[in-house]
Amino acid sequence: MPLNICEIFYSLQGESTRAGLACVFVRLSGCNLSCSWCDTTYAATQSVSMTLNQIVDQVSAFECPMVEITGGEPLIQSQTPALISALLEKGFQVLLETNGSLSIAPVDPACIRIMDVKCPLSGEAGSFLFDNFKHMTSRDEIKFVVGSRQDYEYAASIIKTRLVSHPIENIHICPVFGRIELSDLAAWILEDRLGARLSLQQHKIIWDPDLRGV
Ligand SMILES: C[S@@+](CC[C@H](N)C(=O)[O-])C[C@H]1O[C@@H](n2cnc3c(N)ncnc32)[C@H](O)[C@@H]1O
Ligand SMILES: Nc1nc2[nH]cc(C(=O)O)c2c(=O)[nH]1
Ligand code: SF4
Ligand SMILES: [Mg+2]
Repeated sequence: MPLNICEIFYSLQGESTRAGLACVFVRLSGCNLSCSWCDTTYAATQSVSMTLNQIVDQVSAFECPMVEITGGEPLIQSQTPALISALLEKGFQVLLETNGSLSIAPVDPACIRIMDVKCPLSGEAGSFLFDNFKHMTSRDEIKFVVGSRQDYEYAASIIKTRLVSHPIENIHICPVFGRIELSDLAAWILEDRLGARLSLQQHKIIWDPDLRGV
């Protein structure tokens, strides 16, 4: 079964703990959510059909050890876990960016699963499947994309209540790009001793913020 692919490109990883490292991105088409500030709305419409082997070959051609599966929402396509397993089998370090609204259980835990818990300003708060916390390993990562004080308080309350009993080492507080004063966000994290890191989208600082990287 083929997959619907929006784009495959090579750039510096702009997000998560691997930010700054070279990475190949496989952006899958289509999404089940509609975040108000989404920077990748073109993934809803831009699509070519590719077989698993074609994708693996195209990724391999970049000669880069790290690959991220993103979208759109990768987990709406049933073949995504098979693509991840095929890339792991080839020896790639594989990252998955998901909105966490669908189960991560079918995804090999050798893949680093980065789950984004949507906050109120996105218009999609409540979409996160909290059952996914049960499947997380300590290598997986959680992010909250925050555009207001209300978003921050929403994130902080989930971190202090639902995340305390889970072995997650990397929790990211990410500003909605250009929407919130970074020094405010930094001060709130410090004040609350939140144990989360402030994560900026590096590619939007390095390159044109309307693009996805190089
Ligand atoms: C384009 S999404 C694709 C993966 C998945 N659909 C998700 O939302 O996690 C990748 C990441 O970019 C983040 N993102 C999208 N638009 C953004 C913006 N304007 N500012 C900051 N982060 C943004 C999303 O929240 C998500 O964490
Ligand atoms: N450079 C770069 N790094 C990224 N990390 C996560 C991205 C995404 O859109 O999921 C992304 C992206 O679009 N570009
Ligand atoms: S879930 Fe991800 S791709 Fe879908 S609309 Fe939200 S940010 Fe964009
Ligand atoms: Mg992006």
